[in-house]
Amino acid sequence: METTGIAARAEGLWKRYGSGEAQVTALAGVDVALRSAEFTAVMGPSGSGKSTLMHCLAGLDTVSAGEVFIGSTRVTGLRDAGLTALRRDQIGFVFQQFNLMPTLSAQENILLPLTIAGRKPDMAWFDTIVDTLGLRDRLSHKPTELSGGQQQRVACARALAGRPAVVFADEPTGNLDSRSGAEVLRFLREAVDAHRQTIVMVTHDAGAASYADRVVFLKDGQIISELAAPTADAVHDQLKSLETSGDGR
Ligand SMILES: Nc1ncnc2c1ncn2[C@@H]1O[C@H](COP(=O)(O)OP(=O)(O)OP(=O)(O)O)[C@@H](O)[C@H]1O
Repeated sequence: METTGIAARAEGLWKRYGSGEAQVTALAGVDVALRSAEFTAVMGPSGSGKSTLMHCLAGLDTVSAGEVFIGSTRVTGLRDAGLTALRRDQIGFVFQQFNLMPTLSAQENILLPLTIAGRKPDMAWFDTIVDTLGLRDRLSHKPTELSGGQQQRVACARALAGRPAVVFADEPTGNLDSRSGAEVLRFLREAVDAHRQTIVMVTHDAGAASYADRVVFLKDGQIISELAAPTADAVHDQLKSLETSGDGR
């Protein structure tokens, strides 16, 4: 496979949970390559394997078979210390529930991963992110003093502060009203367009997916289609056809 310009990839990825009669196949042979400086959305019905795929790509979960690479690093060959370093240095996360530290200010939350890693923050980049996200006058606030939208913008800033190879966002707009959600999505889009970040986002929302360059659709643990330059209507139609089609196997 041509790997230049690929930020993350999975080859023949299988993930099974449990054993015997209780075994669940969450991923059934996924091949996917996520290009650098692209915004990819992952969609599919509930239980289709979206979160599992993201967790395996990010080195948060072990795989049953197959390989995962972040850049040229073979994630599936790493032991605990290597995985910790990979997650710390090369990956950013944005979660549905924000997951900010309640006792820390917005600025401290944004810089926390770098502080923990003992890395010196690039303050010019920090300023760029903070200004793009409109957080300048909120930096000394604690999470409880911020709206949900502001908290998620802090979480986005935290994910990007170390300029990771890939940012994984799991339903980042799931807890936000549509206006705050749109602000977060516009920022993710800008991080890709203006700063060449690579973003992978799991979402159920066709409107959110339309901000991406590409949408991959999962069903029953397999990628069954994809859309480039998606519109919300095209994503919606594709989802409808996934839900009404048989399981295809
Ligand atoms: N830790 C686990 N133990 C056992 N089964 C699991 C575990 N995590 C996920 N699964 C199963 O794997 C399958 C895929 O789950 P996954 O959470 O990846 O789906 P999803 O597409 O993200 O779903 P949703 O949209 O509902 O969040 C499901 O059948 C789920 O029940």
